[in-house]
Amino acid sequence: MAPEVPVGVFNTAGTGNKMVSGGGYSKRAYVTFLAGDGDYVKGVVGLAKGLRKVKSAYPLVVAMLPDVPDQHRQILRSQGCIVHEIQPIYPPENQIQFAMAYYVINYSKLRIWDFEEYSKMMYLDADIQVYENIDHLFETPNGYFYAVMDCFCEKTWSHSPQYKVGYCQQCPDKVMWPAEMGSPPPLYFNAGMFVFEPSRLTYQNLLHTLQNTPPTPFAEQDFLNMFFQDVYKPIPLVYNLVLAMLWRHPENVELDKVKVVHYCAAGSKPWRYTGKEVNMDREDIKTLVAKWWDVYNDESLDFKDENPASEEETFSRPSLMASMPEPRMSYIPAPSAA
Ligand SMILES: O=c1ccn([C@@H]2O[C@H](COP(=O)(O)OP(=O)(O)O)[C@@H](O)[C@H]2O)c(=O)[nH]1
Ligand SMILES: OC[C@H]1O[C@H](O[C@@H]2[C@@H](O)[C@H](O)[C@@H](O)[C@H](O)[C@@H]2O)[C@H](O)[C@@H](O)[C@H]1O
Ligand SMILES: [Mn+2]
Repeated sequence: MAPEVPVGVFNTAGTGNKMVSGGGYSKRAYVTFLAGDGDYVKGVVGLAKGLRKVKSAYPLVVAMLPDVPDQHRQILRSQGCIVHEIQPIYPPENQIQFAMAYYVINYSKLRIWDFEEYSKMMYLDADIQVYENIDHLFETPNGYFYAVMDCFCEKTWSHSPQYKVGYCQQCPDKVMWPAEMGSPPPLYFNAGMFVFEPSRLTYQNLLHTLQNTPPTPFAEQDFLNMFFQDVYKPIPLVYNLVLAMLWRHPENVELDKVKVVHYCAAGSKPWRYTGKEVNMDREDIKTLVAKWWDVYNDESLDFKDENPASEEETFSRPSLMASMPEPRMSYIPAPSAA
């Protein structure tokens, strides 16, 4: 079992960018990833406003692919986001069937390890919302990769040996890992939220290793779990509630203690929620989706620029948001597998 994170870390308030020896500041930031011209931009706006609501001391950087339209960039800048252009990263040519076709573009997340102007960052998917201040996670000891353990019980895992034998790391004693299959799989994290240290050397190792690693169904999530296996430290589920935990492992969830919600279950993306998919008619899901919209629609949480841009550069938000085309399903066409 990976060594636990010192409990003290979870009880301290965020202290802002820290003075380091030599008088410099070690810069910290949250970072998310945005691809395509679809509606994930609403997720990023919601995340920016959520971090403001919990009074985070750190900015939100958006690692953005070239296919994000200018209008979306303007919206995110007007919400105080720091836009960081990145180029796509594709895995080696493959025949793999990703769990979701669009996962292939998620390898581009790996560019964030090249953001060396930051000493420590916290990655958050755009379908994540932060409901309580988690700045204290930046105080975790360096040299490790912090993330919340995932669950193997959803159909998206049906390709895996864990799913086939009914094993899940969330309840390792319920269905024991069969002895004849060797030791149980190493602890596995959900890659929608993690605390890491950008490093050019790690970045180069990641890209080099990626080109020699056959892709697997959970794309960059599988790859990151393999790459950081020896330094991965599980952190409590309150920091990334993968929604499926509500119906797969309710005994592990104390919803009123959850700080971060990850809207990753099928049909749970708040900005396209219909309530029609399996489990989406649950009262707790309806409450969490409404909670996301409360933050997204709260104009008091809009970014107020202390140094207001000159009149002609200032966009009135309603006109920008109102002019956004109706959201379309935003999938990045996967490169031909052939
Ligand atoms: O069309 C897309 C699909 C994904 N993403 C980004 O990639 C992340 C991972 O995808 P997603 O959250 O849908 O995966 P899940 O956690 O639901 O498996 C998203 O949160 C976004 O930050 C994006 O920007 N545009
Ligand atoms: O590209 C692979 C993605 O894999 C992960 O999502 C999965 C995973 O959590 C499964 O366990 C769930 O069953 C599934 O619903 C969910 O979509 C990350 O959230 C996402 O950021 C990204 O890395
Ligand atoms: Mn996600």
